[in-house]
Amino acid sequence: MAPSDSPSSLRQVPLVELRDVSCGYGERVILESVNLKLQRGKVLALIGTSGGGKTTVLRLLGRQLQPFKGQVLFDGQDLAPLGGDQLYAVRRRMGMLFQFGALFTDLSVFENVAFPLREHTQLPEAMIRDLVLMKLNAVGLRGARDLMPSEVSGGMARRVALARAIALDPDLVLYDEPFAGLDPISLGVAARLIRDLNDALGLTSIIVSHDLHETFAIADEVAMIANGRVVAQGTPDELRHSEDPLVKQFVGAHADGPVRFHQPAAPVMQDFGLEARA
Ligand SMILES: Nc1ncnc2c1ncn2[C@@H]1O[C@H](COP(=O)(O)OP(=O)(O)OP(=O)(O)O)[C@@H](O)[C@H]1O
Repeated sequence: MAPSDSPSSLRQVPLVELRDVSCGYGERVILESVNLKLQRGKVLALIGTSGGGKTTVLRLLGRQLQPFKGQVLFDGQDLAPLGGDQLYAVRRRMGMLFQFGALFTDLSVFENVAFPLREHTQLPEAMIRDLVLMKLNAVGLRGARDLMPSEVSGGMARRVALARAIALDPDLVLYDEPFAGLDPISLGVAARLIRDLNDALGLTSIIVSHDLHETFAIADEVAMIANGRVVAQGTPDELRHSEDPLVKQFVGAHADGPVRFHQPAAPVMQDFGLEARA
């Protein structure tokens, strides 16, 4: 085995890497020259202004979107040339939890979690049952297996969605606004669960969220995306103490700063027709 192929050096390959990626929709450029690396076992929070391109990063990773330029690598493998079976195999290694969890309303809690196992594997029923109950147990909802989604609370539904996202034992879990609409207690529980599952199951997680308090509490690293670029990346503490005006405005939740509260507009006096009268 060549030295560069040794298992220890292979472990150094980031699970996720964006190399100088530019991308967008149609002609419109959303992300420009973005570089990002995430090592296995870590929890990365993607934060930033609305419409800045956080969800777009998740779409690149799931290869729902191809970059105009640069490379998106998963476990060292460039996603761009993958087709058919190879892409399917890579996607199987990713779990996704999108806003509000979106459970199948006509399937029970059990069947919601069983769904990816039935879709992607040929496992016998007894094994599916054990795997589903293990995942439900991990999120504290083994006892809710027979309930329908309409019978569980928003916080519970999010936990069912989490169990479903990890049903296939993914390497990477992508969370898009996993806390949206949750009360502070459920939000804290969901955040803690994401961290605990990440560590207990050896996952790697990327969370897009506007809930800075909760994400900073569980993330190893935070990347802030604004104006199509990663403007800051570091530990939660590093971002909290950043002197960068944009990071300070965002993390400190100040209305005004480099991101203006007011859209550029004509002077107030002019808009209200007060100039002539003054
Ligand atoms: N399918 C699409 N077609 C065209 N434009 C899109 C599409 N999806 C997103 N956009 C645009 O790309 C930009 C980035 O969107 P994205 O959803 O990645 O932002 P975000 O940072 O996740 O925002 P938010 O925090 O509000 O969810 C936005 O201006 C959005 O309008």
